[in-house]
Amino acid sequence: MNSNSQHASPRPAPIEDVQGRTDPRRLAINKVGICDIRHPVSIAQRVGGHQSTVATFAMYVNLPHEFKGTHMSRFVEILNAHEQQITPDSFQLMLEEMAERLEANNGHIEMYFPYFVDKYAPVTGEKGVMDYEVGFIGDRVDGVSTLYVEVQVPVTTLCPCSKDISDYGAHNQRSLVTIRVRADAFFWAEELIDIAESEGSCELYGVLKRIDEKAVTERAYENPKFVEDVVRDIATRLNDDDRFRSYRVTSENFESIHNHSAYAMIEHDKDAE
Ligand SMILES: Nc1nc2c(ncn2[C@@H]2O[C@H](COP(=O)(O)OP(=O)(O)OP(=O)(O)O)[C@@H](O)[C@H]2O)c(=O)[nH]1
Repeated sequence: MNSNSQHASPRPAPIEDVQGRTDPRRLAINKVGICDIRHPVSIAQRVGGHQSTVATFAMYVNLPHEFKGTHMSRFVEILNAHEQQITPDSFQLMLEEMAERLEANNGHIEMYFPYFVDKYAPVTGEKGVMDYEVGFIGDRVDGVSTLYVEVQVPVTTLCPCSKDISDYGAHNQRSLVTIRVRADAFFWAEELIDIAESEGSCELYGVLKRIDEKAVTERAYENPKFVEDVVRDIATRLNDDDRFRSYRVTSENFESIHNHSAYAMIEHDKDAE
């Protein structure tokens, strides 16, 4: 007779499912879940291969009024169950699984991660690296999932007014352009980064030698842009590409002559036209 059967430990008392209790307040919750959870991910690159990085996730579902709490461990279980290679398809699957596992009608997942792209200085071709913040955002409402991709791209802007009214020079600054799109066909996040960088006064680089610095200084001066110009020129590019069905473009110029920023935003949904 084996030793186990002689000293069988007492079965633990069942633990109450507190989250499963009913709640009397008749208040439904729009979003409940987990946020600020970091997880390793692997992202396909336009240049080929995959890039390993770390994403910060937020995962929410709605909670009907009758339930006391959601089952938070299930969010983490879903995240852990997925291979680290996150694609739009696997992201959509995570969204569907979350609604199913949490028995919710609506769900929202967002993941933001630093994404690194090799960049070559404009004259010397010196190789540098630029980091961008990229986001995958998913909404699921009554069984329909909508996915968005967002890029946050720093650029240089040089003020057209300052240039035109001054005998020499023009105030210029770093700006942060944010583009969020919904698309109905495949695209690379790098394409959105390219659009943002080409519609500032000049793009940024990781490494610049003096001859490169001369080139970017003169390029910005020759290409002045208000904050309004940046969002209008990017919106024009997105309007011309049928893959992008809706977008929101913002630019925040960290003005070098004020202790405040200039800001502009354009949003448009082609399918609501
Ligand atoms: N709903 C809710 N859960 C919380 C809160 N604070 C902690 N928790 C979580 O409650 C979790 C455990 O609840 P469940 O996820 O339902 O765990 P479980 O019941 O053993 O798992 P299931 O059988 O899948 O429901 C822990 O992982 C805690 O993180 C809170 O404020 N609200």
